Amino acid sequence: MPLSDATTVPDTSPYDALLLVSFGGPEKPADVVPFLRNVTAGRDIPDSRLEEVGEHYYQFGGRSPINGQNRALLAAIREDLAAAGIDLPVYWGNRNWAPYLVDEVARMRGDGVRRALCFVTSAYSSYSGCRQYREDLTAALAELGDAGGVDLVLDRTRVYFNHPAYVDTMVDAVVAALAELPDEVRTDAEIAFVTHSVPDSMNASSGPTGEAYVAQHRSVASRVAAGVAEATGTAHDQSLVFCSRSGPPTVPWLEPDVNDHLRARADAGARAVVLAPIGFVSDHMEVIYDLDTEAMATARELGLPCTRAATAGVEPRFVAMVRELLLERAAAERGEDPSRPAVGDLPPAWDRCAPDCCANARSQREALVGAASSIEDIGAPLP
Ligand SMILES: CC1=C(CCC(=O)O)c2cc3nc(cc4[nH]c(cc5[nH]c(cc1n2)c(C)c5CCC(=O)O)c(CCC(=O)O)c4C)C(CCC(=O)O)=C3C
Ligand SMILES: [Fe+2]
Repeated sequence: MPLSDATTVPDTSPYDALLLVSFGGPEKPADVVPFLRNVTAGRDIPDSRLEEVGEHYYQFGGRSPINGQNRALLAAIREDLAAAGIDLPVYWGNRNWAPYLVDEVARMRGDGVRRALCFVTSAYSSYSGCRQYREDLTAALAELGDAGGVDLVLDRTRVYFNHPAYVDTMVDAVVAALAELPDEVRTDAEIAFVTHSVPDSMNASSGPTGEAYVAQHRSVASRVAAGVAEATGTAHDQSLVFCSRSGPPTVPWLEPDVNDHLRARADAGARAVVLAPIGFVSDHMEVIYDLDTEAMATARELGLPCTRAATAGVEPRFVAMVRELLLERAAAERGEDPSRPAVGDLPPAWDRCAPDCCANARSQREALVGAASSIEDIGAPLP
C-alpha cells in the first residue's frame, strides 16, 4: 500500500515536549489569600485592593475558572496533536498556583526532556504577559541547578495576538454576541474591545521598541472589527477599553475603564454594546467578574443592551493554532523558512525577545528563556 499523506508525521524536532504556561488561580476558599500573596509578592498592591479582589473570588466559591480552562486546553491540545499524528508530551505549569512551573519543569527534566517549546496563555507583549513568565521559567531552570548533568532548554512561541486563528475566532465570537442583542439595536451596536489595564509605564516598555501592548491590541481590534463588518455587512463603531486596574490611584494606568466607557457611550446616545474580551484567551476571573458581573451591572443600570463575546477557550481553530505555532517554530529552529501567518497591520512577532523586551524597571530578575542575545537577533522585522 502506498504511503498516504495521513501517514506523514509532522516534524517537531528539535522539540521533544510542549509546555503550557499560565497564571494559575485558586480552586477553593482557603486558596484565595495564599494565591493573592503569590500574585502580589514584592509588588505594591494596596491591602484594600487585595480584599476587594479576594471578595470577587469568594463570590464564586473561592474558585477561579482559569485552572479548569487550562485543563480543558491541555486535553484539547493533546487530542489535536494526536489527531495530527504527533506524539509529543504536553506539560502544564503556572506562575501563581499549582501545578507550579518549577515543579513541572523539574518533572520534565526527570522525564528526560531536552528541549521544550513554551506556549504562554497571554497573547500580547507586556511585562505581566511575557517577560515575567520568561523570568519565572529562567528561575525554575536555575532552581534545578545542574543536578544529574542534564540540560533542559526552553524556548517560547512568538506572541500570537495577530495569528489568523485567534483573530478569526474572535470575529465569530463578536458576530455571535451581536446576534444575541435585540433586533432593533443590533445594526447600531458598538464594539468595546476589552483587555487588562496595565500601568502606562508597562505599556511604554512593552515589546522590543516599546508601546507594543496597546499597538497589538489596536491592531487586533481593527482587524476583528473589519472581519465582523465583512461577516454582517454592517460597520460597527469600535473602541479599545480596559478592565481590572489595580495599584495606587496616583499611578497612571491605561484608560478608559470599561464601566466609564459604558457610561460615556450611554450619555452620547449609544444604543447597544458588545464587550469583546480580546485580551483574555479564556474565561478568567477578570471576564466573569469584571465584565460579566460588574460591567453588565453598569450596562443594566444605564438601560444599555449589552452582550459579551466568548473567549477563545478550546475553540478548535485556537487549539490547532498551538500546533501550527509549534511546527512553525520547530521548522525555524531547524533552519527552514516557515510561513508565519499574521493578519492586520503588524508583522508576525519575533521568535526571541530582544534583551530589553517588556522590561520592568523594578524587576532585577533575569529573563533568559525566550531571549535573543541582541535586538538584531530576534528572528523578525521590528514592528
Ligand atoms: C497584562 C496582564 C495579564 C495578561 C492577560 C493574561 O495573561 O491573560 C494578566 C492576567 C491575569 N491576572 C490575574 C489576576 C490578578 N492580576 C493581578 C494584578 C495585576 N495584573 C496585571 C496585568 C495583567 N494580568 C497587573 C499589571 C497587575 C498589578 C501588578 C502585578 O501584580 O503584576 C492581581 C492582584 C490583585 C489586583 O491587583 O487585581 C490578580 C489577582 C489572572 C488570574 C485570573 C483568574 O484567577 O481567573 C490573570 C490570567
Ligand atoms: Fe517580550
